Amino acid sequence: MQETSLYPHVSVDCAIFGFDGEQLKILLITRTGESEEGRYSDMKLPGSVIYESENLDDAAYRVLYELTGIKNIYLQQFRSFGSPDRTKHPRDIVWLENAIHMKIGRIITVAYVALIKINQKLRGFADGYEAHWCNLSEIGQLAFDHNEVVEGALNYVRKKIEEDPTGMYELLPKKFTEAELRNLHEVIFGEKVDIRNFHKKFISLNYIIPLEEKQQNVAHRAARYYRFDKIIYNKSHR
Ligand SMILES: O=P(O)(O)OC[C@H]1O[C@@H](O)[C@H](O)[C@@H]1O
Repeated sequence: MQETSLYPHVSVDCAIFGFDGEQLKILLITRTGESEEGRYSDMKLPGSVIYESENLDDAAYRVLYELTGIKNIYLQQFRSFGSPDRTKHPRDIVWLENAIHMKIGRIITVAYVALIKINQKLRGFADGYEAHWCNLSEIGQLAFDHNEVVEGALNYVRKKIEEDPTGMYELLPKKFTEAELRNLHEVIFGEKVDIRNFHKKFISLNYIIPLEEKQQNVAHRAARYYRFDKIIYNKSHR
């Protein structure tokens, strides 16, 4: 049975990161609406208010699926955002009144994060929204407090990866080059990596397995592909 009764004081938002070999990407949806300044189109994280009888995790998976078509991923709840100001921008006030059909003061949002491969098809089916992978370095002003949510999610990801680097391989394709892993490091931590030191470390990792295959049709010298072996990683990190 389709649940229709909204619980308008709590929402969920999903910060989904991807990587295209060069840039760290964030999954955003466009929203279009009317404000006092006229028609606008801007971007927000996939998120919305929860239903009355829904628990938070179910709401996060449902909303992500409805808005982007993405399912079968693991969403980690990482923080709540509850500033009374987060829903006070005039555009957001009008947006909420139209979307939820009632006057709403504050909405507390519970934020989730995931690292996924970028090759998943985006096929949301909620009317009026379109999902896009956007370069994290180029996102402008997002709706609500979503710039703050994205920053919080990235800080969370950095800490997690420092403790356990396996998250990086969630973002990479199954076979990847050393340069792709190095680029990923740089874009996640926002700093240049020393190529020689990185290489020394890279070839010493027993869970990075060289493949027989190399890149094809590239202008530069074709680089070898590698894969991440989770079983070997887990054995040596028990
Ligand atoms: O009106 P919609 O966009 O469905 O819901 C808005 C709420 O859902 C979240 O994305 C926002 O952070 C806000 O709290």
